[in-house]
Amino acid sequence: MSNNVVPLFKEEPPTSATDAAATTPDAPALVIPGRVPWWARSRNAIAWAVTHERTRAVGRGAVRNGMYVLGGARITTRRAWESRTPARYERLARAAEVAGDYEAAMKWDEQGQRFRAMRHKRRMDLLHAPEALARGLLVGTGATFGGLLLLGIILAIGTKHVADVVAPLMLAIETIKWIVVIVTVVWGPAMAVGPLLALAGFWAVGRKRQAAPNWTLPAADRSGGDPITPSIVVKAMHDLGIAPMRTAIKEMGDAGAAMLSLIKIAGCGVEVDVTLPSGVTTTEVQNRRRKLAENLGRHEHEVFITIPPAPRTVRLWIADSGALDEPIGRSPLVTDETLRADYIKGRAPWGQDLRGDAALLGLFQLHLLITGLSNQGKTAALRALALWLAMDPRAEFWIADLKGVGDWRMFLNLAAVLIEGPTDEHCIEATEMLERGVAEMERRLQSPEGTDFPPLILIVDEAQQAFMCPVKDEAKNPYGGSKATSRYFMAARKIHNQGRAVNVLLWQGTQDPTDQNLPKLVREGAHTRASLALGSESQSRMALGDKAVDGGAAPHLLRQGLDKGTLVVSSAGIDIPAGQSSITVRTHYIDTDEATVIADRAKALRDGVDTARTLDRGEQRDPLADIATVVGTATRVLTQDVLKRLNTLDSGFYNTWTFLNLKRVLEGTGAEPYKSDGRMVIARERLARALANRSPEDSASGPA
Ligand SMILES: Nc1ncnc2c1ncn2[C@@H]1O[C@H](COP(=O)(O)OP(=O)(O)OP(=O)(O)O)[C@@H](O)[C@H]1O
Repeated sequence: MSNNVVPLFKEEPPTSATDAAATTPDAPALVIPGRVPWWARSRNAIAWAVTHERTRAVGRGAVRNGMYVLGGARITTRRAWESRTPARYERLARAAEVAGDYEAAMKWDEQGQRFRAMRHKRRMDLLHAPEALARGLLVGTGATFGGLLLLGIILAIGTKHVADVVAPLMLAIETIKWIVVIVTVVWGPAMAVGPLLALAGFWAVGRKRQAAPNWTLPAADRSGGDPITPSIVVKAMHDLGIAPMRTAIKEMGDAGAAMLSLIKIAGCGVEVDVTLPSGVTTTEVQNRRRKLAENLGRHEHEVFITIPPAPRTVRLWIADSGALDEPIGRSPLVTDETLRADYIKGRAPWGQDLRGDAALLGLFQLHLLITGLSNQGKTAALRALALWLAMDPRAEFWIADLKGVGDWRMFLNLAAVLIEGPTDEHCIEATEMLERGVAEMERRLQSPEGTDFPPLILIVDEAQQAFMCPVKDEAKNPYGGSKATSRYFMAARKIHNQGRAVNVLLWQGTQDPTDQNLPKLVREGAHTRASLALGSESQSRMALGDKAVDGGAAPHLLRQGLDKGTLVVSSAGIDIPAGQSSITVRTHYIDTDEATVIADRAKALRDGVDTARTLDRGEQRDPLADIATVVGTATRVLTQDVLKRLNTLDSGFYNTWTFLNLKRVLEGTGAEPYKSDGRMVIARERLARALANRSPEDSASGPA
């Protein structure tokens, strides 16, 4: 309340300091010192002073600098000790032995033996040293005295003064006298300053080797952005919590670095191979990725562990702190308007690998599968590849976008087919699109040898929709599912099995894989499998296969939402470093506007494509009449042959027909298939009767 307001009621004084604090915003000012006991105030003051950040920083600094001196003294003493004993060679031999490098162990052992032999010789020489020293002293003194006397005689002859004979001798004596005086003067201060200089030396050594506990370091140095040095890697491995590793590294001491290859700069991080001591498996290290990352002062996603060809070795790629969160450059498709593609020899500029090298994906005769959780960049990654290939005018696209919000709309007048939408009807169309792909594939397979086939790319984005489609056709065959009668599944399998050789290729994008929405046979039919962030290791296994995941591929460790556009790619089409089962690619993001501009460039390379927005099912067929046509003049025909002839008549319409379709169409007509000589047949005469008897509306029947 302000001072110029007169209160109309009597204000109750606060009953205690706590009440005062609770009722007024400036609580501390109202605490009356006299009311708080002195010991409580002292305790609070001490606690405040002790816990104050400045006090803690000073404390940390004191401990740190003290530890530098102690650590430096320990390091210097050990160095001095090791220079006089074979301890160093023994330690290196032990480290090599633990690392399983017996050749190096023998080499260090031999060097140790040689050191011992030399030291023995030096000691034996030392036994004769006093005699040699006395003799040397006698001879030296005599020679010096004689030399100075001779010099004096020559001087005296030259100056003709007899006194000059002893002049050099006297000069030498005088010099010695001055040296003694200087030493006497300097000795006192030197004795006082010497220990200080030694301490400063120890401190410098300790500081250089960071011989202080991590918690004493200034906050900036503790932030985890430290450069990766051999000792940091060895310590991180030591602290992994794997007992045989800890013991082995303890045995090795400083020589633990012998486990490491050279630490090489690799893109926005470093790469190092670690040869594990015997008794430690690569899987144990892989399973402790988070701990290893934290020991290295990094986040889990900044450390990648793969298995190189060398046995018992893990390859660590450690990102510079925060580097993976920096965006990568723009796609060459966006920046280079003259860029063209070549389906056979070219490779799509997809993004960058972790080393910062361009990640290029060849697409020649490869079926593709991209999976990932929702909204991680699956469509963008798939579309980027299609946009690149669109720069080869020979490529033909049939696209079913089963989300249908316009992500693929720029392919209008570029793709021959563009189905967009999420309904069952769209899934049915996508299935029929694939079946037509199968028909085209079969036509190509039967073409004369040497025929050149342009690439026909069938793209199904959100393919899980097609697998989950519950609708059945008239013959009761399901469109979705993974049975032998499931139409999408069977068409996808047929293309996977035989499409490659005639350039009929299936690219699928699917979300959140399960066995139901991405059947095993279909995921394994794709040559190139790539995955964005996933929810679990079992999903990673579905997306990329067991082999890739066992070899270190871990899309489930990518961060949902943060690692958008980052793919783990296994299998064919991309250069994967020898021995690795996968490669992590950060893709260039091409947004919808940029994609539209690129698609326009691709359209300009073609004569104009008329895109079918829905599948043209052609003329309405009359199956009963068609069956009568293919039976022709024969009295009866085997049902198998009827099916074959129907397929020849219109493969687009009849290629998926089975005996069930025939049975269903003929049911109730009086021309149903029957057994003759133990085999199912259809009779011409009965068909003719059925055709003659049917009502006029039935003759314009729709698809069976
Ligand atoms: N390479 C990339 N780099 C950075 N961000 C990206 C990248 N790719 C995609 N994104 C971001 O992720 C968002 C989703 O992309 P996209 O639609 O391709 O994902 P999706 O996995 O297909 O999603 P949905 O769940 O709809 O299938 C984009 O709007 C964009 O912001």
